[in-house]
Amino acid sequence: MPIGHQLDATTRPSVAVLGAGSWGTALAALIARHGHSTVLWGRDAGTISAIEANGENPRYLPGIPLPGTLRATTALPEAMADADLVLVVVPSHAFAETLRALAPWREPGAGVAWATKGFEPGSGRFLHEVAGEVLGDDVPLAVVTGPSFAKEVAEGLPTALTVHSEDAVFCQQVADALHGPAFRAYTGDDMCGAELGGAMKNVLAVATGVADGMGLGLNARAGLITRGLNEMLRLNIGIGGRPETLMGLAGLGDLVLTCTGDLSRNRRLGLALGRGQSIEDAVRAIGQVVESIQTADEVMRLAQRHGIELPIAENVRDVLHGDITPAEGLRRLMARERKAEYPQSLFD
Ligand SMILES: NC(=O)C1=CN([C@@H]2O[C@H](COP(=O)(O)OP(=O)(O)OC[C@H]3O[C@@H](n4cnc5c(N)ncnc54)[C@H](OP(=O)(O)O)[C@@H]3O)[C@@H](O)[C@H]2O)C=CC1
Ligand SMILES: O=C(CO)COP(=O)(O)O
Repeated sequence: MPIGHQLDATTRPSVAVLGAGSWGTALAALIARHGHSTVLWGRDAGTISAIEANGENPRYLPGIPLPGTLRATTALPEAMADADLVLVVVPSHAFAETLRALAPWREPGAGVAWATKGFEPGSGRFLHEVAGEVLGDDVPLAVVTGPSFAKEVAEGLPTALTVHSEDAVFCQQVADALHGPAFRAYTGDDMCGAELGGAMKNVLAVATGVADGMGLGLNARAGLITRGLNEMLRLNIGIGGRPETLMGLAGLGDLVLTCTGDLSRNRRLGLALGRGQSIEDAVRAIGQVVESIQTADEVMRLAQRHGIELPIAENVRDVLHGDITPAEGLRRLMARERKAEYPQSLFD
């Protein structure tokens, strides 16, 4: 039963969640707990059979019980059959290929949302641009983003995030599927700003992680978060996003969470680099996706295209490439010219 635009408010859409990592599993569990018929698709047969047999994702969310109503499969056509709403939760490097794979199986009228954070690697395109091209203009699209560690959502801890779409009806349908006793889902219509915030906070989390790993103190951390927010706001204005989006859950909210919470893989990468570990060892130890590694390049390309200076993001990119050490990054940031905090208002 496709959602279309006539869905009865009492009807719960069937949901296919594509991507059985930590975030896809947590969101599928959340939606299943809300009474939606929910199927989780993943490519790894071992993980999927463990979810089916034991109600647990032992690789990505060990020890957290999943609802018995959640079904899991490695067969994409099976996951997509009868899905009114599709939620893509694969890493950004797999986003386009997953959309191409799902397209032939999408029920007519079913909208596609994603909780992936980042840009298309290589092209630097926003994910809504990729989705529009692969799926066509008629498919309702939405982005789900905000401060939300998968483990806490899977454990049922209170969380708030935001859904942005140009299609107000679909936006509300996605928010309704997520909204529940321990989960607030807000809505908005600024896909550019929402995607930029979710992508860029990962880069800035590396910066605060590096500073904390080097033992630079709490003042440095607060300074980086605040000037990092400023970088997000300036780039967002450059691309035509709205400032309030970045002052909300998609920007400031996620920035604070990821820059301060040790559950963040991007922050943990920064911590390791600040302590002198190699990027290869750090990524191996984390063992999950660390989006900042690709996103730092794409953020800097975007900034250069729009002629916007992003000193913190630039230093993160250079540290991730091994072009400078964290100590050199610190020296470069501290040696920047003295200037007004706000040479011009961001909100005019
Ligand atoms: N974890 C979190 O708290 C949050 C994550 N996000 C975002 O969600 C997205 C997914 O991250 P997350 O779930 O955390 O990542 P994880 O590292 O936990 O899991 C990644 C998942 O993606 C799968 N995968 C990798 N490549 C492909 C591919 N080519 N085709 C299909 N599946 C693939 C992996 O499969 P396999 O195991 O077989 O490799 C695995 O199931 C990221 O963009 C992340 O930034 C957003 C908010 C919160
Ligand atoms: O996006 C996240 C929280 O909102 C997860 O952050 P990490 O990818 O850094 O773990």
